[in-house]
Amino acid sequence: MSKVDYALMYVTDDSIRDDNHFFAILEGALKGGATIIQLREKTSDTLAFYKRALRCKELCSNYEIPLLINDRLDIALAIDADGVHIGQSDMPYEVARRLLGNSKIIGLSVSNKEHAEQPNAQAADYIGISPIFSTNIKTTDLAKPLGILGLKEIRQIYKKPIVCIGGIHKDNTQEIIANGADGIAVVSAISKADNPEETSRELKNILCKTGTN
Ligand SMILES: Cc1ncc(COP(=O)(O)OP(=O)(O)O)c(N)n1
Ligand SMILES: Cc1ncsc1CCOP(=O)(O)O
Ligand SMILES: [Mg+2]
Repeated sequence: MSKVDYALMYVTDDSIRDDNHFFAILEGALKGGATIIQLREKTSDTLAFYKRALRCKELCSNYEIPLLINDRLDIALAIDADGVHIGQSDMPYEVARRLLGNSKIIGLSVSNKEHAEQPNAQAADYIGISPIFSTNIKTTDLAKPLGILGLKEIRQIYKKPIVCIGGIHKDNTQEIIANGADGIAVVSAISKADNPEETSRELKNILCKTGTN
């Protein structure tokens, strides 16, 4: 795969069960300039997840934007996604790599400096600092927010791309990038926006001005 642009990751909102609404937001995010998409389904059954994944893949392919699958290696393999995002309690990194091969993207969540120093984080394609700020979207298994100081500390020891997630919106994006992140991952900033396409474009403009592209 050619160089991946992690600047603006839209992580889909699994609370949106209506497919028309779900895919309208996804298309808005893509039109506005999302550079990578992560399909995150925490409550749907396997068939529903698989069907959404197939439609996401088609839509993302139309915009030539990579699609990652959250947690589920089987879904990623089934639809030949571009990669997965896994957390500290998900499938071990080395197993995910063995199953997916070297050409796929694997992102790993880190919640402290020790996580970022571990061999699996060093081997991953990128890390997701999780969470950078507090969020209302993910309420289980969520570590204490690392904040800008935590980001700066991890930036000093981690050389590959860093994506931050949690409580990110237009007013704190610039600060995150200025302090060493390569990209932001957002759920509600886009999914709950009155105009997801416009918001995605505004976030992208901030990212471009601050220098991720
Ligand atoms: C880019 C990015 N970073 C972190 C996460 C969180 O992953 P995880 O800790 O596995 O939690 P869930 O998203 O699976 O609830 C993420 N999804 N994306
Ligand atoms: C999936 C996830 N992982 C850490 S925070 C989070 C949710 C981020 O949602 P929002 O961008 O709305 O704060
Ligand atoms: Mg996970």
